[in-house]
Amino acid sequence: MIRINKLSKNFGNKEVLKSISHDFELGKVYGIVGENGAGKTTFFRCMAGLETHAGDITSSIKPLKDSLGYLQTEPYFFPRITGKEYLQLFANSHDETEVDFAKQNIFDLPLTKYAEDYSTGMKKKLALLAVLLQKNEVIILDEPFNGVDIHSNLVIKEIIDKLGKSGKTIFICSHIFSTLTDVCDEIIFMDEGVFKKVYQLSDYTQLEEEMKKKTILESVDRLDL
Ligand SMILES: Nc1ncnc2c1ncn2[C@@H]1O[C@H](COP(=O)(O)OP(=O)(O)OP(=O)(O)O)[C@@H](O)[C@H]1O
Repeated sequence: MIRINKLSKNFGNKEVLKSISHDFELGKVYGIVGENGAGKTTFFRCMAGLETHAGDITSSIKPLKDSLGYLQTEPYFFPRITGKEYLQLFANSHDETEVDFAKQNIFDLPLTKYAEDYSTGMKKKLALLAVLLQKNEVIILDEPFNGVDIHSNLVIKEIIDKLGKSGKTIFICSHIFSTLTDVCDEIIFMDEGVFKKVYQLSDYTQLEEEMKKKTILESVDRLDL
């Protein structure tokens, strides 16, 4: 179990997370949707131990942050580090020293090139492979499909599915709705720093309708087309 209890986060006087409380069962795939600025990344960063916050995040996995892999929306790469060195760094940090790079490189990335010179999608795929190498129990994927090609999109979906089936706990945020409904056991709709509503598998059609109405129809109607 990962228990979120009255989690709040302010940046200056802006309240970004507003006393969120929620229990997450381990071994499930969770999706988080919400408009830009809703607080999804801030929530993930708090879980990953990268932000100070009020309230508690507790878990039966102790310490949670040592068993948690985090794919950031825009991964950072040290200058002049090759793809291979980047993967090795991540592997070393979790004592996974024997890496079979040829086997691991399922996206055929140019691992001898500097990671900073990769395209957006290639960077995302390299960062994802690095997180997977660590074999964490909990994995946060912040927009894993952002910028990647259609083929890799399908591969990533398959990876998430497999991780979920193997008992890992996954959190995904994506603006591509179908990628979430295909792989998630539960989807949380986040709005202005709160968990507005939790949708189970059987409610996904309803969620899609509600999202369409809120985020598409009402705004497009304002354009008087
Ligand atoms: N380091 C920071 N300093 C100040 N404000 C911040 C910081 N990080 C995030 N914010 C603000 O917090 C709010 C939530 O941002 P966050 O990135 O968590 O939203 P999000 O739901 O992930 O958005 P998106 O879908 O665009 O990625 C936004 O108003 C953002 O401007």
